[in-house]
Formats: sequence, structure tokens, C-alpha cells
Amino acid sequence: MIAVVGAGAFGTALAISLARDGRAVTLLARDLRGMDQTRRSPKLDVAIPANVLITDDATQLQSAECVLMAVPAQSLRRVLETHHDQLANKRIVACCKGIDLETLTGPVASISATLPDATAAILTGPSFADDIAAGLPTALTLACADDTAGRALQQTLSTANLRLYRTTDTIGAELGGALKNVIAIACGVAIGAGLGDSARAALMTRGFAEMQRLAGALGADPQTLTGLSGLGDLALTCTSTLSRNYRRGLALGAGDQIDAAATVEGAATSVAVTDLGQARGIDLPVCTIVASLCAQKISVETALQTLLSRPLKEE
Ligand SMILES: NC(=O)C1=CN([C@@H]2O[C@H](COP(=O)(O)OP(=O)(O)OC[C@H]3O[C@@H](n4cnc5c(N)ncnc54)[C@H](OP(=O)(O)O)[C@@H]3O)[C@@H](O)[C@H]2O)C=CC1
Ligand SMILES: O=C(CO)COP(=O)(O)O
Repeated sequence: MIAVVGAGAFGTALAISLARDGRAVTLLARDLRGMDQTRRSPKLDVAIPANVLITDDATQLQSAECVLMAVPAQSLRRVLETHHDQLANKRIVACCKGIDLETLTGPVASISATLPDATAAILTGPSFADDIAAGLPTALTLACADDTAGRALQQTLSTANLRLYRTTDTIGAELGGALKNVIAIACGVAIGAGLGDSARAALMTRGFAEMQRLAGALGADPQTLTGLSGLGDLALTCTSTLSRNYRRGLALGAGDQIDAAATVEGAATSVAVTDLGQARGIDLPVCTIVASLCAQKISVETALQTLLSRPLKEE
């Protein structure tokens, strides 16, 4: 049995996809919201197959062959600690995109620090929950430092429509997923402020250079970022209004009222990235500007002038 912790949009979509392919799945919800009765998620327009056990009973995790953690990046540590006893020596696959603000580390480090006996992996890349739930073709990166375990997870989690590519570069894979959210906000701001598609292309490209620079400094192979997690997810999230991070950027760029309660992961990640860059002396102008914009410390006009007035340099 495969367990999914977190019955939000992504966790439920993954559960549906795996179950449709014949796997037995347990979906652990913090709040069932009647999903076990209606067999529907309030966040997806697809019925949940009968071979998904929807439960709020965490003891069900004990019999899982692997556990997918589909909770927001800033909640991951807390959720791992809460279910420590059920998860202690399992194969744990983070399905979130972000950098923990307290530790300035990614989801794989959170798993290893919280559950030293577990096998830690991450599943990330370009995919909207709605697309996965609808059974549309999708390709993702599965990263696990232990390649034998990674190969087994790749087999276990690939389905007819969900194709997983494998890498051992967990830091590169998780940074690709985390950092693209920051650049997606920047691109949304550009479009929301009417700066045009050319400005967006410039931000995607220079943002990608920042992603590779930071990833290399943190021990990743910058080449990993040219894969699905990185370039692939950047292409999706910086161009689609299905992305919450991109939509947050659109709202900031257009000067719309921001709902403070509706957080997007790229906002927290922009703060973490700014701290990491400053501590290591790495130049990350786009990410730093996004942190200031999200905190509403500077105007879009100031952000634009700051980026355009930087010294000219080699590409
Ligand atoms: N949505 C998408 O298209 C995609 C999302 N992802 C990633 O998946 C991760 C989850 O996103 P998504 O599913 O969209 O988010 P949702 O908000 O839809 O779901 C998050 C889930 O996590 C649960 N949760 C949050 N905090 C806690 C906590 N402290 N303890 C227990 N459960 C908690 C929520 O429970 P409750 O409902 O009770 O609040 C909810 O079930 C993110 O990192 C995102 O980047 C990746 C690819 C695509
Ligand atoms: O990560 C995603 C697509 O790959 C979803 O993006 P958002 O979190 O911005 O909605």
C-alpha cells in the first residue's frame, strides 16, 4: 500500500492517479471534510476511486511500503514530527516545493533530520494537480540519493500517465522546485504590471541563472536544474494562470489587494533564498526583489528600476 499524507489538491491528485493504475492507496487527511463519504475533494473535479482509503487515522501509515508527503513545505517538519512513530524507518517521498524558513534547508534534509532511519526522496517537477487528477500525461523528477531505493520508488510511483525520471541529486531537484516559485512570482508581477512578454522572458532566463548559481553553491549539479524540476517547472509556472505563485505575482503587479491569509510558497522561499544568498555572498537580484515585493516593502516601479540600473555585465 502507498500512503499519501495531506489530502489537499496535490496529495489527492497523486492518490487518484496511483489508484487508477491499480495501486492500493491510503490518503491521510487532517480534516476529512466528508471526503470519505462523498468520494470527492473540494479542490478537484474528479471522483476518488474506491481503492483509495480516505482516513484521518494515522496508524494506517504503519503498513505503507512508501509514504508521499503532500503538505506545504513550511509544514513538512511539523507533520513529520507528528507522525514520527509511524514513519520512522520508511521510504518517505516529499512532494512539496520550498525551503524551510527555520533551517534554510529543503524537504529531503527535513526528512533526514526528523527521521534518521528513513529513506528520503523527493518527487517534483511540472504538474498541476488538476492535470494529474484528470489523467493527463505528466513527467516528474524522482530524486533519491540511494539509487537502488530511487529505482524502486520510480517503479512504484510511475503510472500509465505519470512518467518519473530519476536522479540522485536531491538538492538540485528540490531547489528546482522551490526556486521556480520565486521566479514565477517575478514573472506574474511583470505581466500584471503590463511590462510585456519580453520582460517575462528576461526574468525567466536571468532567474534561471540565479537558480543554477544558488544550486551549485549549495552542492547541487547545476545541470539538474535544466531538467523537469527547474527548467520544466519554470516553463509551466511562469506562464500559466493555474499557478498560485504566478497569480500572486499578477496581483502584486496589478496593485490588487492581497489576501494575507492566502500564502504562496514562493513568498517564504524568496525570504529563505535571500538569507542563503547573503550568507554565501551569492548575487540573487531577482529573488531578492521578489522577497521585497512580497513583503510589500517596495513598489513595482522601484523593483523595475533596481533591476534595470544594475551594472552591465557578461551574460
Ligand atoms: N497543487 C498543485 O498543483 C501542486 C502542488 N505541489 C506541491 O504540493 C504541496 C501541497 O500543495 P497543495 O496540495 O496544492 O496544497 P493544499 O493547500 O491543497 O493542501 C495541503 C494539504 O496539507 C495539509 N496540511 C497543511 N498544513 C498541515 C499541518 N501542519 N499538518 C497536517 N496537514 C497539513 C492540508 O490540510 P488542511 O486541508 O486540513 O489544511 C492539506 O490537506 C506544495 O508544496 C505544492 O508546492 C506540487 C505540484 C503541483
Ligand atoms: O508547482 C506547481 C506546478 O508544477 C504548482 O504551482 P503553484 O504552487 O504556483 O500553484
